[in-house]
Amino acid sequence: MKLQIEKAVYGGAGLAHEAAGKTVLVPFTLPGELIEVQLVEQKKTPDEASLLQVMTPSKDRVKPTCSHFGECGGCQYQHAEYPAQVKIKSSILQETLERAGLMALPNIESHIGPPWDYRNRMRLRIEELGGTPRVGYNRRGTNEFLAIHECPISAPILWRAAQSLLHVAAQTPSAARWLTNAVEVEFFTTGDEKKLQMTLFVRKDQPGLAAFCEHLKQVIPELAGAGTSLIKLTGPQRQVQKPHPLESWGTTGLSYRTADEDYWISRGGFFQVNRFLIDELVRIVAADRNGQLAWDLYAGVGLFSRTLAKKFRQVVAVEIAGTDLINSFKGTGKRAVEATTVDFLRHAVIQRERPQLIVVDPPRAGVGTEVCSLLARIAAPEIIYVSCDPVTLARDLKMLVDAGYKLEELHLVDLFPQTFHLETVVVLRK
Ligand SMILES: C[S@@+](CC[C@H](N)C(=O)[O-])C[C@H]1O[C@@H](n2cnc3c(N)ncnc32)[C@H](O)[C@@H]1O
Repeated sequence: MKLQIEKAVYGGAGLAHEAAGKTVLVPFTLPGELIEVQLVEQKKTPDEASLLQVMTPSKDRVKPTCSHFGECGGCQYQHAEYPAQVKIKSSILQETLERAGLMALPNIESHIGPPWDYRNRMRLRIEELGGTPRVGYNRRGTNEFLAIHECPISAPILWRAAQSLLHVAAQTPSAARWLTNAVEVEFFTTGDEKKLQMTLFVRKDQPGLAAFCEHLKQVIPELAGAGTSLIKLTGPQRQVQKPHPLESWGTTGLSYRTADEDYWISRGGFFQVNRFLIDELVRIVAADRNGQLAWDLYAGVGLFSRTLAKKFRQVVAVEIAGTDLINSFKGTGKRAVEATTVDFLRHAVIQRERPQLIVVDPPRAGVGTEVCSLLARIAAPEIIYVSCDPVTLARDLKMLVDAGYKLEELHLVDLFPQTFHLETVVVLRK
């Protein structure tokens, strides 16, 4: 079947209509392209088709950099030159917000960094193929293992660490036992690639992590700390049950220098993944603001709180997993609260607290109805919403706009080049 791609949609595919008018989604295509496809999935709505041939390519089409592109589940846009990827994300953001009923939007300002080598974190599966341990990702759209030999969106040290792991296991039987027992491995590096943390997710407890890590450190001297975590994968979807930390070697986290501050991130803790754009994100959210009181909700290790604390008399940082935050965000004018945002806000409404600025940076699910209605009651003059999901963002913004907020600024911060993921910063004012 021949189709013409009309637009790109969230998730990475191109959208077209077949002759009878039905909508079809085709991955790895670009707006305007004339293509030939084969329908693969008619049970889903809309139908999905696989690309057979591009008859008229877009001027934005380029040869993908990574040899695994198309097979690997990680990237969706390597076939588009980088400026076109940003344009696509911008139009998807605009359309998603308008579809939620948000009109007269401010212009979307895009912020970009280097589109390769940017990830500071890499999580790989470990499987034996033909008796040899390999590392890899999920094959696109499946839970099948795809062995890889490169990942050009990740900081080079991360792939070097993965290779070192395989190399050490190939050299010594005791090290090989570690990989037989391991299901996944995660590496996390500082922005300058000088320090590295490793977590091995294992099927069962196994002694001797220290000896294994000393061995590994000879090959990858940046390794500063490591730990094992017991993991259980259940069902055909490989659902991960909550990992249970076991042994530890070296440091328990990394000190990460960014935005003129040093942040301590414990092994496995959240930190923004794009090492080139963290400073810019902090600048957009926090750097140009000042006043008496600001709240940083969903604060992580206090990425925005620290910069806000230089300009506001008091900053309250709220985080559900708050150990690192509580340990580091203290002193005059700084208060760290380990709580859910909703609990914190319920209490604040009773206390009639009203900051000048509220920053929210929730996980993909967004803040949701109750948090929006509590924010509306508190009625801070300025809210900054940092989002990694345009659909939940649009839903939440609609509630805030209906409560009297105006969308003043829209920033697309492209933290995830080559992928469909979309980071947005929205400034709302009363
Ligand atoms: C997208 S991260 C943002 C972290 C931080 N603002 C940063 O940029 O580094 C979301 C954070 O919200 C925390 N979190 C998740 N659910 C929460 C909740 N209900 N209440 C408060 N924090 C929550 C997570 O632990 C995570 O640290």
